[in-house]
Amino acid sequence: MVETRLIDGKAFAERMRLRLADEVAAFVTDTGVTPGLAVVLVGEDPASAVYVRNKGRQTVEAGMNSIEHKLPATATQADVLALVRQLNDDPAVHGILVQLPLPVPIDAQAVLATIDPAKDVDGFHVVNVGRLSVGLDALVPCTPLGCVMLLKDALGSLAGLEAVVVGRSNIVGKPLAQLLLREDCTVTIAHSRTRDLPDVCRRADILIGAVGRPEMIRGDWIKPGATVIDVGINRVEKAGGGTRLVGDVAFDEAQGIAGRITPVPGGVGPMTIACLLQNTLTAARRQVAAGG
Ligand SMILES: NC(=O)C1=CN([C@@H]2O[C@H](COP(=O)(O)OP(=O)(O)OC[C@H]3O[C@@H](n4cnc5c(N)ncnc54)[C@H](OP(=O)(O)O)[C@@H]3O)[C@@H](O)[C@H]2O)C=CC1
Ligand SMILES: Nc1nc(=O)c2c([nH]1)NC[C@@H]1CN(c3ccc(C(=O)N[C@@H](CCC(=O)O)C(=O)O)cc3)C=[N+]21
Repeated sequence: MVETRLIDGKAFAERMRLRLADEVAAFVTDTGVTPGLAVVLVGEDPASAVYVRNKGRQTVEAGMNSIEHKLPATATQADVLALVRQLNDDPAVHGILVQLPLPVPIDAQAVLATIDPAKDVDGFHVVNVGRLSVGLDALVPCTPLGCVMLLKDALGSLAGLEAVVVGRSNIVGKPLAQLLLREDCTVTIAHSRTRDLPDVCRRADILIGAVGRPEMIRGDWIKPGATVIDVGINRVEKAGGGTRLVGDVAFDEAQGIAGRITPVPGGVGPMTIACLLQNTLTAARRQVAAGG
């Protein structure tokens, strides 16, 4: 039996936001500019609703301006592109985040391609994706960045460790694999067509669930002592009625096997928002330095 320790993402993110608030205050004093983050929400997506609510409050608490644009689910692609262009041209807006997923008729890649890369605090524009992949300074996607911060805090150097990322989305799995590679991990990306997924997971010193399937990763898929990062946020029915959030990892089964594990909620989710605020300050600094 291994003693499983909790990785407290909520507490880590709180410390990060306090430090950021000091940095924002100093930036405002130095430059007279208050960083502004614009969020565009099209239609209603439950995961996005939670995120937008938490984010707006924490942006203001960190001393930055939060600008929310809500468009109805019936908004056209032209409506969304026009709004993004307006935000690109607005000097009070330093960061732009378009909540994903977008309603089906809207081409998300076309929307992301329209965001000014300098304001792309999600790091989803191909310019930032490319810069990350070749090792240049980039705005890095928030959830992967948060995961790597937690890992480095828990483990120190990640060099030489076997990392298995389950999930290959553009917003989590792929950029996380890039960041782990940059930390000198040996990286495997698994997905829905991976053969013998439990066996692949058992190789991992660092196992990451980024799938969106409640508790899919079972206790006996985890190598004893491994560090487990659970990105999944899944709302499931509670026995006595109502709903609760669970991750992609069977948390109870992981106890006594994993060396360390992030809980859901209170793990990666709060780190995503803290990293978004950090990216907004970084973007504002660069825009002011560039005379924008
Ligand atoms: N904590 C946070 O801050 C955030 C949490 N999330 C959560 O993370 C989860 C993943 O999100 P996201 O990356 O956007 O999801 P996507 O649906 O875009 O991607 C899911 C990935 O999981 C893979 N997958 C699906 N089923 C299986 C399976 N049975 N076995 C192996 N792999 C499988 C898919 O494979 P394939 O490509 O082959 O289809 C795909 O690559 C969700 O629960 C989401 O809510 C997301 C963003 C931020
Ligand atoms: N352009 C874009 N960028 C994103 O980063 C993005 C997105 N779209 N669409 C939706 C997903 C989902 N996501 C979450 C982030 C934080 C929490 C979060 O704060 N979770 C807390 C609280 C959860 C709760 O209490 O309900 C926790 O896990 O502890 C949740 C979900 C970002 N996403």
